[in-house]
Order: sequence, then structure tokens, then C-alpha cells
Amino acid sequence: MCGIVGIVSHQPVNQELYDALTVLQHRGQDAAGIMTDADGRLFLRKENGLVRDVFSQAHMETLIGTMGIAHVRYPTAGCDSSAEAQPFYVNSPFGVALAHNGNLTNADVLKRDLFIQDRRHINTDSDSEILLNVFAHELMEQDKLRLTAEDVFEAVSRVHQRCRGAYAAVAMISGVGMVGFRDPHGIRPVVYGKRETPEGTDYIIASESVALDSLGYELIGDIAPGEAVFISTDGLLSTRRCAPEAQYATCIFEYVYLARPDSVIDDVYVYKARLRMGATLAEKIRREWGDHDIDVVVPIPDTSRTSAVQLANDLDVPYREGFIKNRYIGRTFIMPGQAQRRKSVRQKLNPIDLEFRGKNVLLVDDSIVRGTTSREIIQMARDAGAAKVYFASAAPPVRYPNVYGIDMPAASELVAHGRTHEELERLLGADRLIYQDLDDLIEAVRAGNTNLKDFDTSVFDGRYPTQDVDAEYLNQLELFRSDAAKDSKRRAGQPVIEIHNTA
Ligand SMILES: O=P(O)(O)OC[C@H]1O[C@H](OP(=O)(O)OP(=O)(O)O)[C@H](O)[C@@H]1O
Ligand SMILES: NC(=O)CC[C@H](N)C(=O)O
Ligand SMILES: [Mg+2]
Repeated sequence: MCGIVGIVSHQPVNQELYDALTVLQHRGQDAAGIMTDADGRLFLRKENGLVRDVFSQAHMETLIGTMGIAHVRYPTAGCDSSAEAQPFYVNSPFGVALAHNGNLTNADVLKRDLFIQDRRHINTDSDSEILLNVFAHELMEQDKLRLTAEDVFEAVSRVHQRCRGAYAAVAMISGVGMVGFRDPHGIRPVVYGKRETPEGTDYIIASESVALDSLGYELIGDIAPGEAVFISTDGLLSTRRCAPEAQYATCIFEYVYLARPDSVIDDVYVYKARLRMGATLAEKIRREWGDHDIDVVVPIPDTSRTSAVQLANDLDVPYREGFIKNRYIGRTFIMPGQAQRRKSVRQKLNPIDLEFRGKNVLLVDDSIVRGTTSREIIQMARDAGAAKVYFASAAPPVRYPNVYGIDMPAASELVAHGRTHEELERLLGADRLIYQDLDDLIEAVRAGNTNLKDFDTSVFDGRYPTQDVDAEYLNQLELFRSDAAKDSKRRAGQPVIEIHNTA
């Protein structure tokens, strides 16, 4: 999923970009980067690691300038080398840098076209470097010595014509300004906002509204599907719809798990959507299991808490924090490699056995993907003395790969893929397993904004809104990006020679 942010300010932007990245850390834990522009000179620091580890005091002091973009990465293409950390940069035209959240589904074709038609060089396997080069090429095609907002919008329109898949991006054109754009399905979120200062208006573009809240910016709105927002270096903002056929198909998994609950995406409060998920799940339990014998509802921290509170409330059953989370362990789902994920669940969560002993416990999670968390947790609840362990998921079974910026490339790694409900119950070791229905999930989100007609629900129903994902594409993806394929690459231990322009 990745987190992106860009700021055009009247003050140095280094600290604000850093602070925004820490607030977006939940979107990517593998690498982080900041690039700033000070009067036409660009400064870049990017490296693998968490935000707090990547930037030292010395780096921060060197990242000067009043315009900049930044990124936290969770890889979905290429590899996890620091050479593919973002922002990416090309020197022509004018010097362009880009940070991308999402995943292109026609990266191979684009890469070939860039080489053969556009005579551009791509140096990594990252689709984001491809996106940058398509954008830079189309800017070049405007053939202007001084680019205007209209020229930038034209280039974005051409990007929409050439690129397929998911992309929420922020790009900086040295000496010209900053542009944020979102693919015509609006699959990944991106918002923009402003802050009035005595020197003038500062602008921000970011993956989630929580970044604006924490920096004191006021939300102007979401960048709509196919829309672009341009802020010139002298602080003028303009927007344009750059794709005629644009229509919302926001990734519904953002509301289930990816986004922070205190963010608002496409006018829907993520927190309220999660409360409604808990309510519909409670309704389903009452409908199908009227004589349930649940003594206590226990969430699996962190993300499921919001749904679990509402579920417990509606069932009129006590809600208890039976698992304590180690606050120094990050999100396990977005960690690379299954071995690390499995180990992290045990390090991350520890039961308070008082809450389990002799009780019928309903554990609640936001989703079951590979089944890493649920399998471990159910066993931990039993070890802690639970009489019965039931398990509820606020999302339907995840059965299909994601191709739009979540690293779930292989159906075979998804625990619900090709398994019946009973098989899953047995495999996870639950006395009863309850999944949210897809229609209920959609309604739980749509209730916040009834203008949202469609969502990207591909991980639940295999319906890919970009309509270019077929069995052949998914087979290739599994071949190259499954855990096994990535592990064997890592084991091969090939050294990576990087291109950096840091001091
Ligand atoms: O079935 P799985 O493959 O285990 O994936 C699902 C789990 O992963 C996520 O938790 P994570 O620890 O990443 O983050 P959280 O602290 O935000 O809940 C999610 O909230 C589920 O608990
Ligand atoms: N999760 C994402 O948004 C990833 C962005 C891009 N595809 C990368 O791998 O770096
Ligand atoms: Mg979790």
C-alpha cells in the first residue's frame, strides 16, 4: 500500500515530511525516503528501514528547501532493495521526482514501450520508476520551456491513457511545482489540504487525512479518480479531471485494514465504517446463531478493536482486551516472508489468561488473509484455558490475489483460497468461524457516502475493476512474487549496486 506525502510551503519542509511519514508508517515498514527541492537543487535520502531509523539528524539538516515529497514503502513489485526505495528521480525534463502508492498492471508493456518508443532508461524492476518515466516523457512531449499547470495536466491525462492498475502519486517538478494524481478508478486513497500562514497558503498532498490532522492542515478533499491537483512553486493551486471515464472503485480493504481508523477516505470515516462492520457482524450472529453461548468478546489488536467494540455492544456481551500488544512490534501482515510474520505474532501478542480461563471466547479480527494470526491466536486462547474459541472476521474470506498495491500475489498463500467454510474452521482450529458477508461489508462502507457506487472488492470476489487481470497475469504474478519465489531470491543473496545521489 505505501504512504505518500508532498508539501509546498513557505517554510522548510523536512521536519513536516518526516512527521507525516511517521503518521503514515502503518502503510509501509520496509523503506522510507524524502526528497526536497531548494531553489532548483534536489536533495534525497532513502534507505530500507522504519522512518525513525532512516533519517539521522545530519540527513535532516541536509534536506533543505520549501518543497518536497516523501514515501514509506511496502514493496509490491521488484524487490525489497534500497535501490527501489522511493522517491524516484529522473533529470529530464527539468528534474522530476515521484512517490507512488499502488501497482501498475501493465508494467511490462510500458517498460518495453519506454525503451523502444520513448528511448528512456529504466534501472530497476520497480513499477514506480516506470510510472515516473511515463510521466516525465509526457511532460517532455509538451515541448515547453516553461511548463504551465495545463501542460502538467495534459501529461497526467496521457499517463492515464497509457498506465493500467492502481496509482496514487505525488510528483515534484523542480522549479515548476508539485502534482498529485490518482488513477481513474481511485483505487488507492490520496487527499489534499491547506494551511494559512502569515506568508501565504501552504499545501499538502498525502495518502491519508490523518497526516493533515497531525500537521495542522485543513482537508480540502480527496483527489477524485482521474483528477490531478497542481501547486506551482509560487503557491497557486489548480485542479483538473484528467480522465473522461473516471469512476470510483476505491479498495475496500483500505477500510477493513490498511488505513488508520482516524482517517477519512472518499468522505467515509474509516472509524465509523469499522463500527458498522461490527454492527453487521453482530446482526449476522444474532440471525444465524440466536442461542449463542459467547461469554466474552476479545479483539485481536490493533486493527480489529473498533469493530469488536461495536460487535460486543450489539450482542450485549462483555468486551475484554484479552491480548496485550507489544508496542515495539509493527504490523505483521506487511512484513516480508512467512517465517518472520509467524514469529512476530507470538512476539506481538500475549494473552491475559484471566480473560480466557473456562470461558467461551469470541475472538474478533478485521480479516483473515494467510491465516498466520488467527491460527496462532486461537491456539494461544486455548493454551490460556478457554473452554470454547470462536472466531469472527469483520471481512469476508480473502480468496483472490491483490494486484493493486497489497502484497498478496499468490492465491495459494491465502488460507481461504479453494477451502470450504468447514475446512477453514478445522484448519484454523476454531469451534465456530463467522465471516462478514460481502454485501454487508460494502454497505458498512457505503453508508458513509452513498455516492460511492462501486469498490475494488477483488480480494473477496476476484472482480478486478481495471478489467485487464486474467488467469495468465495471475499465474505470472504467483510465479515471480510468491513468498517462495521471493525467499529464493533473497537466499541467492545477490548484491545490489545502487544509484543514489545522497552526499
Ligand atoms: O491472516 P493474516 O495473514 O495473519 O492477516 C490478517 C492479520 O494481519 C493484520 O494484522 P497486523 O498485525 O498486520 O496489524 P494490526 O496491528 O494493525 O492489526 C490484520 O489486522 C489481521 O490481524
Ligand atoms: N505498496 C505500494 O504501493 C508499492 C508501490 C510500488 N509498487 C513499489 O513496489 O514500490
Ligand atoms: Mg491485526
